[in-house]
Amino acid sequence: MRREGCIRLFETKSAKGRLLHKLLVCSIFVGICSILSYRLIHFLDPEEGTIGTWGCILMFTAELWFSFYWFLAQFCRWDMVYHSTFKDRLSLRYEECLPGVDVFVCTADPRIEPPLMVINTVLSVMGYDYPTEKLSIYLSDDGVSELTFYAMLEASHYAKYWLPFCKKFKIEPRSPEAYFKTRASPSIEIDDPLLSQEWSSMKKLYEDVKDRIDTATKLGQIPQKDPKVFLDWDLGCSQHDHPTILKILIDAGDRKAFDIDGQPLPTLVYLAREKRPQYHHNFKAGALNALIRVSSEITNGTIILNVDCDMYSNNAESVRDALCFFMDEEKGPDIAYVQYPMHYENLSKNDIYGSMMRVANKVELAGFDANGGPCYIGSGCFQRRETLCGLKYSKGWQTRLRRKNDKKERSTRVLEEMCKVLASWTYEENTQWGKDIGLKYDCTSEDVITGLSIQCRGWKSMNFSPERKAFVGVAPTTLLQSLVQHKRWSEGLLQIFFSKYCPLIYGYKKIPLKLQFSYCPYMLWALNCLPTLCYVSVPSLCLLRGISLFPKVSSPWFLSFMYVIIAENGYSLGEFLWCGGTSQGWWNEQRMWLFRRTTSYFFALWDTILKLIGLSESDFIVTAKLTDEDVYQRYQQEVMEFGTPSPLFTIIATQALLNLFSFLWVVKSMLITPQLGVLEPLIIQIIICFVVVLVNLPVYGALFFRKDKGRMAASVTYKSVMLALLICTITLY
Ligand SMILES: O=c1ccn([C@@H]2O[C@H](COP(=O)(O)OP(=O)(O)O[C@H]3O[C@H](CO)[C@@H](O)[C@H](O)[C@H]3O)[C@@H](O)[C@H]2O)c(=O)[nH]1
Ligand SMILES: [Mn+2]
Repeated sequence: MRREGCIRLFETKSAKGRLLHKLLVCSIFVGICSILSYRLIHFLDPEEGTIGTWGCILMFTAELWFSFYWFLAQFCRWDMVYHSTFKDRLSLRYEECLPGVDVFVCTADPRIEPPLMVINTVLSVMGYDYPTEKLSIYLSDDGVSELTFYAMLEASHYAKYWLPFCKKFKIEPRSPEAYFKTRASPSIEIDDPLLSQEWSSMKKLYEDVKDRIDTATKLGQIPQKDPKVFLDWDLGCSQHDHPTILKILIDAGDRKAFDIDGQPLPTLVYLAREKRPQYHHNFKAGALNALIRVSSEITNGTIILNVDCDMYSNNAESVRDALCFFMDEEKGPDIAYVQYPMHYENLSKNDIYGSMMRVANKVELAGFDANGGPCYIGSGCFQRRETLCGLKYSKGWQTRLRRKNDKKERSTRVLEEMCKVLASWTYEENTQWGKDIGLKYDCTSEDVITGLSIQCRGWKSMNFSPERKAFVGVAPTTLLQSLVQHKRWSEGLLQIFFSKYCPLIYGYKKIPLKLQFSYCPYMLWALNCLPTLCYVSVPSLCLLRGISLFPKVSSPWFLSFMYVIIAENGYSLGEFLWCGGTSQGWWNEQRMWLFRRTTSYFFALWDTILKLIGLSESDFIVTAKLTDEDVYQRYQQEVMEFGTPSPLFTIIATQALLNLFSFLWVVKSMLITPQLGVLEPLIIQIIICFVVVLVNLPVYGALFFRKDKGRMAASVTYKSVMLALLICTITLY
């Protein structure tokens, strides 16, 4: 027993080949310093007149910012660590006293988050390879939808068949939709006739469930509904005005809660917290806090897992993996949460909207981990209940993970009534909920700010990326959705930076300096908008007037610019390929960074300023998870979707046209007077302009050539052409 005590439940390895990385980083650093010194020396070069001087000042400011930002971005990739777990040791040592795990799934609107998708997520987590009497699933429905509730009822029946099937044949993934999609026919498993037999009946049962939910959705009404069960809805409730609805669909204490094999089922609870129009409901953070309280009465699991309704569990072992961290004798007591990276199932071949954030997942989270622990990114995160509720770290704190089930005998209905007050809107008044307890309010990036404050209370966190992806979700399928999502993220993050939770102030002396810095590039995403707008407009506009902003080819300074441009992009491409991406995928991501920086971040910055001076309020625009057939087809063919008129697209189109016009202007002047000497000092600008044009190729297609519905809206085309022409004319004359 004593020997066992010292064998670790997980191990940590540092990434290899970091020396090369560090050398490259140092060389780029030298290049950047040399660029900045060039600017300082040539700051007030009289050669180019006032416009040139202003151009140079703008370029210099942008370069200063990019250099600073580049420096910050090195912190989360300087060192990287990866972990592996030993689940067999966990079972050997602790199988009898595993802790209770409460899984929280959130949904907000049945029209954008279809009930069928929600119950697939629910079924996938019900299917965890974990003692069912210790596993409980809670769904928070901010949409108070009768349909979602009806789907949950269906799920609770279907689970009786589905869970034994999953466990008998050890199938993956355990979301029925995803499983039947990947296993289109059972014939692959010729060696197991039993599976083929049960596969068909399972599929049939699932198709029936699907049909019933589909019909109910279409008709907008529940078939054969039991008025007693749906009483709360029939009494009348609207999304923003209704009392708490709490339904324990499966109560593990109940004698009827068994699957067809006679095994107990996990507890399943549906909650729609109370909402009143006069009260701010704090979006997802509010929903999770209500769940924390309600679950503490019902099952009080020591570990909480939070997943979005669009992220199903793809790996039935995730709970056990996470417990290897929490229950490790040596390091376990320090760990507050275990974050899994997010993956997506609906990505196009080369991830046209750069949704996957490959590098963030594989490099930056691992870098955070090496610096003290990853940030909390919302979905796919296992937390200790106590730390989520504000517990401060203290050495020698004894983990209360191992405990026997101490459920009291209570009737389900009594329990429901008792817990309702916990989800009422008055409950939080004059309490620390949303401040020191639970998830933090007043920020649309509730996840990052909550994780940061947990770390600042002294806790560590872990990033774990198992071979088999743990969670798989749905990424936005149109450009606009993706840009709006990034606006929400970057705005929330910038807000944190400008609040008292700024990692550099709030984290001072509480978390390592390198961790404070690791947070910064994310929180400062939005500020990249101005320098980027500068870089995609000033050089090309100056081209029109023949004003040079960069050194000539023959100047030695030219080399520093070229070196930094080539090395930095080469490095970024290498990193992307190393993370398993394609070169086309990298190129797409560069385009998306350009679009995000010039639009999402720009509006995020603007709204943050309005909020800081009190002129605007936070809003959480839920990302749509449904797509029209033809839009989806274009997405899969990697044709960018513009379609709707939006100011975001006007900005994108205008900058694309500006660069195109400037480039054509240069080509024209070259054809008329082919004097290479005149062009020499303009080479870098021409390169920048040309690259921007290349990046924007899909935009020109959408503006002028495409005929499908996803092309640029006429009003946007009109506005952007006029704007670009106007700017060019003003510059020229
Ligand atoms: O009032 C609300 C709004 C949202 N949600 C839920 O929050 C989750 C995330 O919303 P979604 O629109 O899918 O946002 P994403 O941008 O995909 O989510 C990422 O970013 C969010 C913060 O911006 C995090 O909370 C998420 O965990 C993270 O996956 C979904 O399950 C929603 O149902 C609620 O429960 N109530
Ligand atoms: Mn989502």
